[in-house]
Amino acid sequence: MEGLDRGAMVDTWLKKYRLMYLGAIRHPFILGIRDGSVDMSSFKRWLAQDYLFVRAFVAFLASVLIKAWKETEDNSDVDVILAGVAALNDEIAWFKKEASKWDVTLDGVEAQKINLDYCNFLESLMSSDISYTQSITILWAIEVIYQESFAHCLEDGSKIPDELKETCNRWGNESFGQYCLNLKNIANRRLEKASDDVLVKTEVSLLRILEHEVEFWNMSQGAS
Ligand SMILES: Cc1ncc(CN)c(N)n1
Repeated sequence: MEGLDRGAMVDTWLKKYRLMYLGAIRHPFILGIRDGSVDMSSFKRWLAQDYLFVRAFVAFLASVLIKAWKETEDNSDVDVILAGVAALNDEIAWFKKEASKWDVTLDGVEAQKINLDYCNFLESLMSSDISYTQSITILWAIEVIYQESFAHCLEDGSKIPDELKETCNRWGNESFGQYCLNLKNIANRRLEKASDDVLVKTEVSLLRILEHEVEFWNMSQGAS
C-alpha cells in the first residue's frame, strides 16, 4: 500500500486504532485491579475463564511455531516463540495454583459464550491458510494487551491488593515486556515485505482481536 511506512506497520495500526486499543488495555476490570476496587467474584470468573482460553492459546502458539519453522531461514523467530511456549507452560501451572488459592474449580468449568467465540476465532487463525505474518502479528497483539494492561496496574500510584500482585507481575514484568517487543519486531519485519492481501487480512484480524479482548474483560465483569 502506497504512502505507508511499512517498517513500523504495527505502530501505524496502534495509532490508527488508539481508542480501541485503550479500551482493551485500560478496561474498567483492569482499572479495578489497579485501584483495588475489583469485585473478587469478577476476578475469580476471569481466572477460570482465562485458564480455558490459555489452553486454546497453547494450540494457537504451537501453530505459529510450526509456521515460523517452515517459513524462516534461521532459528531466531523459532527461539522467540519457543520462549513463549515455555512461559505458557509456567502460566498453566500458575493458573492451577492460583485457582486453588481462591477455591476456584478448574476441572469441568464450562467456557462462557464470549470465551467460546474468542477460542473459535483463535482456532480459525490456526489454519495453514493463515500466513505466518498474520499469525505472528496476532500473537503479538494478544500478548501485548495483557502486558500493557497488567504493567499499568504496577505503575506508580497503584493500590493493587497484595493478593493480586503476583497476577499483575505475571504479565506486567520486564521480561514479558521484552518478549512482546521481540514479537513486535518480528511482526514489523514480516509486514514490511507482506503483500497487500496479507496486510488487509492482518489488519482486519487485529481489529477482531481488540474486540474479543474487550469482550473478555466484559465477560469477567458479568456480561454474557
Ligand atoms: C484473553 C487473554 N488474552 C491474552 C492473554 C495473554 N496470554 C490471556 N491469558 N488471555
